[in-house]
Amino acid sequence: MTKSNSFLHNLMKPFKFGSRREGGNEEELERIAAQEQKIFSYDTLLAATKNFNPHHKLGEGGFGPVYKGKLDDGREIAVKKLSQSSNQGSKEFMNEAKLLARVQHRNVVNLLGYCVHGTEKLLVYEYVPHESLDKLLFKSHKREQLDWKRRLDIITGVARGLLYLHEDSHNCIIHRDIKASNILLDDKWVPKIADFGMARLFPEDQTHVNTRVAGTNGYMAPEYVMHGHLSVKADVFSYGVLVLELISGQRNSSFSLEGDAHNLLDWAYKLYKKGRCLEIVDPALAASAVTDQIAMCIQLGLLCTQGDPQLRPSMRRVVVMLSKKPGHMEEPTRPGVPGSRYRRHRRPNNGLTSTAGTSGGADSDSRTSDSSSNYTTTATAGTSSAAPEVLDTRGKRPILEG
Ligand SMILES: Nc1ncnc2c1ncn2[C@@H]1O[C@H](COP(=O)(O)OP(=O)(O)OP(=O)(O)O)[C@@H](O)[C@H]1O
Repeated sequence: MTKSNSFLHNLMKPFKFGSRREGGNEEELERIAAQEQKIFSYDTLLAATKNFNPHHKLGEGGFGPVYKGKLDDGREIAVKKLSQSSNQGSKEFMNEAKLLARVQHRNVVNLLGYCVHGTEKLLVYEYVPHESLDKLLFKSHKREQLDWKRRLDIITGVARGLLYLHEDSHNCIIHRDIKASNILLDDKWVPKIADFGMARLFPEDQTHVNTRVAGTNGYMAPEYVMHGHLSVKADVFSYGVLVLELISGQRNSSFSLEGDAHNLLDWAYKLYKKGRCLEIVDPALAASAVTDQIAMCIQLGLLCTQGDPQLRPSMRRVVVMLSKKPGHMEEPTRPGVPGSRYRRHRRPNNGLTSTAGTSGGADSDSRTSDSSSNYTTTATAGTSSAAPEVLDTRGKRPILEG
């Protein structure tokens, strides 16, 4: 059979009922329909993961364990078994998962489909072979693998993925948890944003927060932590922290004090103001650094982490800035103080009671002006005794189909 004939033959296969039984045809059609809907049967996932064999376990995050699997057609997958703490009904879960499975981008870990089995809910992702970014960037013997070109590619790729989630997917998705451990790298070092849309799948975020690892993650925008104002600009803030971590090789949450700087952002900003921003650069970049690109990215990171969310650029603007040759960019104002949603113990006044550096009017911001103003979400503040304890209403946007 010629190539084109065999192509036609394959194309017609599902419709050639010929000698098959009626029931067989129905099964076939059901299978095709299921594929469309991206539903995986539990049996398929059991077979792919060898009954969720512990040897296949990739790890366990706040939402439950993740297993590596292989489908019959050879595709490698990662199956996330959602912990039972999600009170979401099966129907709603399926609706949400169906929507999220339509999110497809080179820089986002694609959700291939989902499965509901009794009370169990599972998500099926494409398998991303490399480690997560934090395991490379913050390990001294591994970070050498991340030369400047790779880091710049990661900065650019994550920006594109976020832009897609915010503006170009079927409805605006605010990630809310951008951090190095949620960036997976494939075998060609292409960065992929993991764990998007979890807020949609865990409506009772309060429960979820309690099950998650406590500790300051250092990525959360101050207005979100302190006042529960959630907008795309909260992701922009976290992205800015990630950019500065990529350049400095330092984890913001475990930043060792440098002079009078309180955190990585503060340190970068102070040096920037003195015209010495390149002092933050990771020594591991010495051989590969392109200084004008690095200086541009430091300025970009500082623009993204400004205290006032309105002053932070949109991800579209970030992508445009990254696509241009280093040139004119706005001057960043003071960075905000990053916080964490996941702190288990409340601390007495710890200096995080204000959105430091916020240049007037930050609070009047994103609710009214942002594209995501429908997010009335508030998180468990928890970073200060003065912070209001408010309920997370999940920040769901109305779904704009199409
Ligand atoms: N699509 C995937 N391909 C390969 N490995 C994955 C995939 N998704 C998750 N993993 C791995 O599974 C482990 C658990 O991931 P998960 O996203 O559930 O939690 P986490 O990122 O470690 O923590 P958190 O829930 O706080 O974000 C991690 O080691 C992660 O690298």
